[in-house]
Amino acid sequence: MPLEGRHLGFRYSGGPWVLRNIDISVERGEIVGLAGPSGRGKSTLARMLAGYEQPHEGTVRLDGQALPESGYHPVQLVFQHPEKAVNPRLSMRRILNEGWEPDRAFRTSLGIAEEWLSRYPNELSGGELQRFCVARALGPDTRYLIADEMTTMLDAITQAQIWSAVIGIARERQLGVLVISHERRLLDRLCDRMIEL
Ligand SMILES: Nc1ncnc2c1ncn2[C@@H]1O[C@H](COP(=O)(O)OP(=O)(O)OP(=O)(O)O)[C@@H](O)[C@H]1O
Repeated sequence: MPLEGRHLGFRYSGGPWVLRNIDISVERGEIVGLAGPSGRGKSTLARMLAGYEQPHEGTVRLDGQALPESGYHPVQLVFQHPEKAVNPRLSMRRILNEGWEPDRAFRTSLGIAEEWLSRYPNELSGGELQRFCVARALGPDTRYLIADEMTTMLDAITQAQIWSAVIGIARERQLGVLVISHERRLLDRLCDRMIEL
């Protein structure tokens, strides 16, 4: 059963409609690209699908049910700015273990060095920090990953390393992945199909 948005509409605090009558569906095990011009509403759609925003029209369903309001969220969103997604006062070990406890092999697969665990977010580069955010999002109860410009600020080698690990995990666990990017080549390389917004 898919992650599905039907007839979605959204506006920011009384402003114009940002999205209207949007239908989108991602199946388990599918890697789907979402492209569209800047400002079209891709991030807004991503936040609705992950339960961060409530649609003003339409519904989001996971396996035919409303998204859960508490507990571990089966739809995880990783966005472009890892520094905005972590508590600066927590060590990286605590941040990593917020939702689940990835073992050493899992950490290594995402290129997380053991000595980074005792550091704080401001003691890591953006790319190093993003590896933690990706690992944190891939707990055993994750069913869908929404990657909103997840590797945009990273160099090509780091980007390839992270995506290779994520796609491997997604294929193994039959996760659905929605990849939002302005980089056509990345989308063409990763995705089973494309949606244009
Ligand atoms: N918090 C907000 N308050 C008001 N308007 C917003 C807010 N966030 C986004 N918008 C507006 O909503 C529209 C869609 O923004 P969104 O970030 O979803 O687009 P996007 O397709 O992801 O853009 P980009 O490709 O540039 O990241 C834009 O016109 C933006 O200005």
